[in-house]
Amino acid sequence: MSGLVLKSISKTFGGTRAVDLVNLTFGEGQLTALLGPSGCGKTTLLRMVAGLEAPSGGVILLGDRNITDLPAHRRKFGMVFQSFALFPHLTVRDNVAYSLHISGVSRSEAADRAGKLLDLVQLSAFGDRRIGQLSGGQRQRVAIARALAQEPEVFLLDEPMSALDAKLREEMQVELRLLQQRLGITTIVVTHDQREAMTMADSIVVMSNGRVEQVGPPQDIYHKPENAFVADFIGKANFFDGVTEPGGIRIGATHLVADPHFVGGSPVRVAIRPERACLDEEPGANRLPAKITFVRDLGPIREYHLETAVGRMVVEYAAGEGGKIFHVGDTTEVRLPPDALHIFPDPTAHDALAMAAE
Ligand SMILES: Nc1ncnc2c1ncn2[C@@H]1O[C@H](COP(=O)(O)OP(=O)(O)OP(=O)(O)O)[C@@H](O)[C@H]1O
Repeated sequence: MSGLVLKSISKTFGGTRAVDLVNLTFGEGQLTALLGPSGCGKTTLLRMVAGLEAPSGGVILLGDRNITDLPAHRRKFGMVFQSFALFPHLTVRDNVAYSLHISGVSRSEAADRAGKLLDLVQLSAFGDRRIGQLSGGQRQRVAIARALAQEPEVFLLDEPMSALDAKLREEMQVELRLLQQRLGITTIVVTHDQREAMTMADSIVVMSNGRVEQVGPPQDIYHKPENAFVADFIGKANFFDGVTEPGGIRIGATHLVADPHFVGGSPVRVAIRPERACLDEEPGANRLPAKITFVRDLGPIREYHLETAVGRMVVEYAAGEGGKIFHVGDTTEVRLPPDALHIFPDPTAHDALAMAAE
């Protein structure tokens, strides 16, 4: 096998276009996260990869094999669902061995392989327990071991952490990632949790409205968002609407020095991450008067809410950094370094122009 490729994959339910002409390559041995808001088509895409849903159009290739019409049970893909879907009346060991029995593996070999898988997910001491006697994290590990029992070519997980509490979820994200790396298995994880995607993935696919908005390593998705949707969905950002002009952007009466790469007079949306805006004394372009309206101390992060001539914004500092401490009502200056400004064509202005042209 070498990688899994989707070519122009679509899915329509009645009048709803759930997945719209998606082209993607899932690298061999890589973990890819499908990330996006509720209803964007992540689960439908995963179900088509699994063979549980037939595409309305397009092709799915595994290496050089066309598997578009191959039924799910012949794909040799392992799946873990949100609910884990374990058999409550069976022991942990029998849950893992079950799929081996039904695929014709002898009882003793199935028990042997189940034992090794329970070792792998650190549950050897729990083999004789029933599912009802396990914690959420332990159940998830059983579901993972069971999915891996068939030695799948591709491992698919749909919101695998959503039944776990926040602390356990973070631990399991790290464990799952380490296990996936150890096994080197091509893996796709559906999630709506960006921290989960950033913790585990080699590559993140950001989706909205059935389409792919951006694909890339987590750091690129965060630091080099390709459009306003990605900048908004991943991490936090301050947004301002403006118009390009020589040397930068005009926002209301304020000129910001920037390199917008668009012709003059184009409506644009400007984004800056809260940690890239500075409340400091350093000289530089784009210093604007600012008034502190709210301060939030979140422990590791201190957050200042400001009013400025270009609009309201939030600035963040890691605890212990950022020099001077400000309070509500203080006036100061905020600096927006030109290289920290992300500039996108304004999507709403685009829609308005398109409507005007119709
Ligand atoms: N069997 C179905 N019949 C009709 N519409 C469906 C069906 N399955 C999904 N849809 C619709 O397709 C769109 C995409 O749904 P999907 O479950 O793939 O989204 P999602 O990104 O996984 O959402 P969530 O994070 O809420 O699970 C939604 O508008 C949904 O209502």
